[in-house]
Amino acid sequence: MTNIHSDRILILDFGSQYTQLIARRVREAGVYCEIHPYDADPHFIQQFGAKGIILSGGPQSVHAIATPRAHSIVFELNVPILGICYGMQTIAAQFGGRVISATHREYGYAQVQLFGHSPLFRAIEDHTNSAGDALLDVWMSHGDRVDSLPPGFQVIAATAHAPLAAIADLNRHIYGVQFHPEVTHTRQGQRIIARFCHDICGCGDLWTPANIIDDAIDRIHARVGNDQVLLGLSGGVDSAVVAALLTRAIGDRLTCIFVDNGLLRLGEGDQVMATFAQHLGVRVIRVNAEARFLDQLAGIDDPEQKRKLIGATFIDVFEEQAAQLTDIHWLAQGTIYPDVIESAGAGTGKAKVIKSHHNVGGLPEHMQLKLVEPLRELFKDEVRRIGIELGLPTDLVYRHPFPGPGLGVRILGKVTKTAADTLRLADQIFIEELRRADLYDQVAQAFAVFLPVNSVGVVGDNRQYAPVIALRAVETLDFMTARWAHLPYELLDRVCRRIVNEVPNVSRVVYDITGKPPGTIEWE
Ligand SMILES: Nc1ncnc2c1ncn2[C@@H]1O[C@H](COP(=O)(O)OP(=O)(O)OP(=O)(O)O)[C@@H](O)[C@H]1O
Ligand SMILES: O=c1[nH]c(=O)c2[nH+]cn([C@@H]3O[C@H](COP(=O)(O)O)[C@@H](O)[C@H]3O)c2[nH]1
Ligand SMILES: NC(=O)CC[C@H](N)C(=O)O
Ligand SMILES: [Mg+2]
Repeated sequence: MTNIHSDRILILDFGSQYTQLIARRVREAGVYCEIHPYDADPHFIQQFGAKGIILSGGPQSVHAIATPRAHSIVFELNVPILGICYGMQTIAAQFGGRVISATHREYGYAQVQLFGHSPLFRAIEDHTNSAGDALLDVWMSHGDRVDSLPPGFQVIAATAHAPLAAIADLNRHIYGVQFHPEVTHTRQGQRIIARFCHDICGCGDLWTPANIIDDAIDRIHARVGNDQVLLGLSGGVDSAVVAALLTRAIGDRLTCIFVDNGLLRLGEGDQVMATFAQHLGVRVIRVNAEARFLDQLAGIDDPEQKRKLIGATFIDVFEEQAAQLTDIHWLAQGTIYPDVIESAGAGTGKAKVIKSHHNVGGLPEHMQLKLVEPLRELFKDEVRRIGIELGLPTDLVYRHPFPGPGLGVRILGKVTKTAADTLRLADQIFIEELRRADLYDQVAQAFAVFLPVNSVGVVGDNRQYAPVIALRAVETLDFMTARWAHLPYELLDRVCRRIVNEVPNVSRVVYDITGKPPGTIEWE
């Protein structure tokens, strides 16, 4: 069988918020890649066997003292290199060019003019100007710029404020772009990344859903042998896809545990049991652990502490269940690549930890079960594609994600059963109305949040002093950046009226209009 990991790109992370997007673009081009810190061990970099290396952007200035540089091994492997933003600046500095603070910073849209015949941009353009020059619409985010070319390099693109907006050493196959091809605002970005991976690095097109499934099944066999496996099944997309993969790989040696932690949506428990146990025929044990989770959380209001407690309690429940079954040493989870990267569990450690995902950063140290995480290197859209390929129902595959800590991170501050019950009703109304308006599939994620602040209302001539519900709906493909959904006023109006009328003890409804960044999607 083809080894789908053999044509691989190494992405070295200098701390950009967009490094993950570079990886997604490379994967979209059908090429396997991994992200590692820029200062990864040189032996590791050598042994990784990349056919090409991408250096990400980063927040620092190469002309400041003691800022990150690419290890010399990167340039000794004789594989093509693409530096993006900081990555290009460090290439310029390391090869004897000069980087300075620009007088004009460029943030956002810019138009670059292409020069010469570099393989990176060949026949890729958005427009031409009156002189017939090829132009690209790109997205920039920089305060520094390359001011003089290193020996051996030539300029291959320019903007008005950055005359060296892309550079290349065509003999050594080293490229640098000041703009960000990984963001969708750079219209030809995907083609530029694909061009680098296929034409310049010579990678094939092996990373396809069918190949990913075959490879995942082989790896499950190699890892668990003839053992029994316990899977944490949430009813969400990721664990559903893992259930389907494991069923293919190990058949009835799979047992699923669905934990009702008291922080689920209305009717979710029954729905999960109906879908998986009845329709898909997998063995599912339902554990009612509401009291236990709520006891653990009592009085705690710090979001990170809540996440870690929920993660640890999940594992305690899994381990107790495993102990009651015979011969279980493996715990499968639907962990995906963003969970790992955002919790900085990939060990890149360069970007700041924003929140610990319960299934990665939240795992306790004393855990006995060994993990099987077949989706650990996949992005959400890849997981969905293989879910469809495995024959899972479309509405399951396209469900909005629901975080493991569930309502625990949507009830701000202290979690109580009363707040959870209130929130479940409000959330149900919001989702029901979205579906009725045919907008559920237009937004990537929508939910209600419980705010533990009282506001004054007037109901039936009486004063009401009660908590507030916030509604959140976002549009996003990768969940790394998001735009608040511009839902119709009539819909918001209907949802608000229904919530204040039908849900006891809610005084007011507000709509969250914060993008990510600066907001995150969840409130905690
Ligand atoms: N209530 C639960 N019972 C058992 N396992 C759970 C539960 N909630 C989460 N998990 C485990 O944690 C993993 C990560 O949760 P996460 O919410 O990221 O994924 P998901 O629920 O499978 O998919 P989605 O992101 O679409 O909600 C799950 O794949 C599952 O293995
Ligand atoms: O399984 C999960 N465990 C978690 O601890 C967790 N925290 C956030 N999320 C989901 O991740 C996406 C991005 O969320 P944020 O913008 O809030 O970081 C959104 O889809 C969030 O719902 C989680 N999923
Ligand atoms: N996005 C980036 O990589 C920025 C690089 C560098 N910090 C600059 O401002 O130019
Ligand atoms: Mg989930």
